[in-house]
Amino acid sequence: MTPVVRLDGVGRRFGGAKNGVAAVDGLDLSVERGSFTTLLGPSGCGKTTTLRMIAGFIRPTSGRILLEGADATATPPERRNIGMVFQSYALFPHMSLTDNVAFGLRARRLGAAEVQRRAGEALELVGLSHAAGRKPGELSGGQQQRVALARAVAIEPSVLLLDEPLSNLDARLRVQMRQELLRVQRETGVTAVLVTHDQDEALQLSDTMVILNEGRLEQEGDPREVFPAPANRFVAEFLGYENFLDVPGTGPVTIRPEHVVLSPAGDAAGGPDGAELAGTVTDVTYQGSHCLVGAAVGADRVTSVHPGDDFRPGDAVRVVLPRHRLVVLAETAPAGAR
Ligand SMILES: Nc1ncnc2c1ncn2[C@@H]1O[C@H](COP(=O)(O)OP(=O)(O)OP(=O)(O)O)[C@@H](O)[C@H]1O
Repeated sequence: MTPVVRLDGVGRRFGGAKNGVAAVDGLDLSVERGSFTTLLGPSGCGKTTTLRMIAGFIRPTSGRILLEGADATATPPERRNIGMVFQSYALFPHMSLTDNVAFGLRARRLGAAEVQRRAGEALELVGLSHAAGRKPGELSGGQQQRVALARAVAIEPSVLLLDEPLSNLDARLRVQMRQELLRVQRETGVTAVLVTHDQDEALQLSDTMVILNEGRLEQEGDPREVFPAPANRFVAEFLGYENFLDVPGTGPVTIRPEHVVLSPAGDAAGGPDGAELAGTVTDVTYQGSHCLVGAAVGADRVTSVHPGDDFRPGDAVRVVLPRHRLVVLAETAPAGAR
């Protein structure tokens, strides 16, 4: 099937060819019809620039953008059939909710009855039919963002672009709105691309998560495949891994604290098959149901979720990293060397 959006070696430099920066650098990406894709990465990695290039607000300085299989690199935003939701809601304050949602429909020269019907359906989809005559200023932030979402899906866009739409909301509401966003996307079947720096949001929402670093793609895939097998240290750290060790014969690895097995140094060998290392306990944090035990292993440090409270700083320990839990990492080349 033709992807709804395809980026083909897309790059964007700001500030001239010599001294400028590459905000996005040779990005290849396909967004499948009906999927939820998230662009994830730290501040400055090029997420927003990528989204704005898909929308047509920014022109790439290299590569091509295809929408529905056709080259749209030079197509202006208003001819791309794209729905957008911004962090700042961007609603018209003087218009009713219905008129806000109807705005894009009227711009498409639909008949009055069709405009009313589709605006009504869109408000119903986000649970705001009862407030259709109100103005945005009378609504909470979460409700305003629902209106923005209704407005963006009402035009039945080829692709819905969401630029950190939940980051203005408080933590509890943000989690609720994630569910809401996913429900609306599933019910309408709209193809969605969301920008976020929040890994939990990306893990929860994505069919495909795309992790960017300094304008380049580090890893992409189903969260259920990416999370247990980060490709390199950058991705692993970004996803919250904290144990990074060099295992003799294996090289750089990471492993989640709940998979590291500790036992007193003198204990007979046994337990899971894996790399065995000698360590010294450096710190113990009591957490009720378990302890977090930090240990020095050569020049590295490893944290273990340990079921008991039987270790103290200075204890010599046997650290077992079960083979099937080890994630072998590729070295990340320094950005300047790529
Ligand atoms: N209009 C511009 N002029 C100059 N540099 C820019 C411009 N827009 C973006 N950049 C630079 O491009 C890089 C990527 O920016 P971008 O906004 O795409 O990142 P981001 O991942 O969305 O970050 P954030 O999460 O902070 O919004 C940054 O180094 C940024 O400073």
